[in-house]
Amino acid sequence: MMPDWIKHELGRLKNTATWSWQGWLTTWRNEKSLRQWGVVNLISIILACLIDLDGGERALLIALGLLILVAELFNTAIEENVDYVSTERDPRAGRAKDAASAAVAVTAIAGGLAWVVILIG
Ligand SMILES: Nc1ncnc2c1ncn2[C@@H]1O[C@H](COP(=O)(O)OP(=O)(O)OP(=O)(O)O)[C@@H](O)[C@H]1O
Repeated sequence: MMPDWIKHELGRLKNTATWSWQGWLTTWRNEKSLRQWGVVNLISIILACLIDLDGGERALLIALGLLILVAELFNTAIEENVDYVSTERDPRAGRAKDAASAAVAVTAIAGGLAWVVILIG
């Protein structure tokens, strides 16, 4: 017989997994930029597997690619929140959205730089 606390924790884990999957699916359907970065990731993962790289290089390229998707998810979360709080124009709302957008750009630059350094070096 499974203890109650384990049942409780498993239930929480199942909810968290369900909500995360829901968040991924909704963002994928609504955000073109997430789909575009998804395609870039697919190409990057295929190339990283085909080109002769060592395990560490492959892991770095794949992890940085996935981090762009993470940044894109946070970017969407922030945009949705700003628009939920108010649709009025306010410099703080603009700065929040721009900072979130910059996070995606910086992560993408990190991934691009890693590819350049690994291919050149
Ligand atoms: N509430 C706001 N107040 C001030 N500036 C904003 C606000 N919302 C968005 N901006 C500015 O506009 C940029 C684009 O934001 P966003 O992609 O949400 O588009 P939008 O201007 O809200 O219009 P739409 O949603 O129709 O594309 C932001 O990066 C920010 O600089």
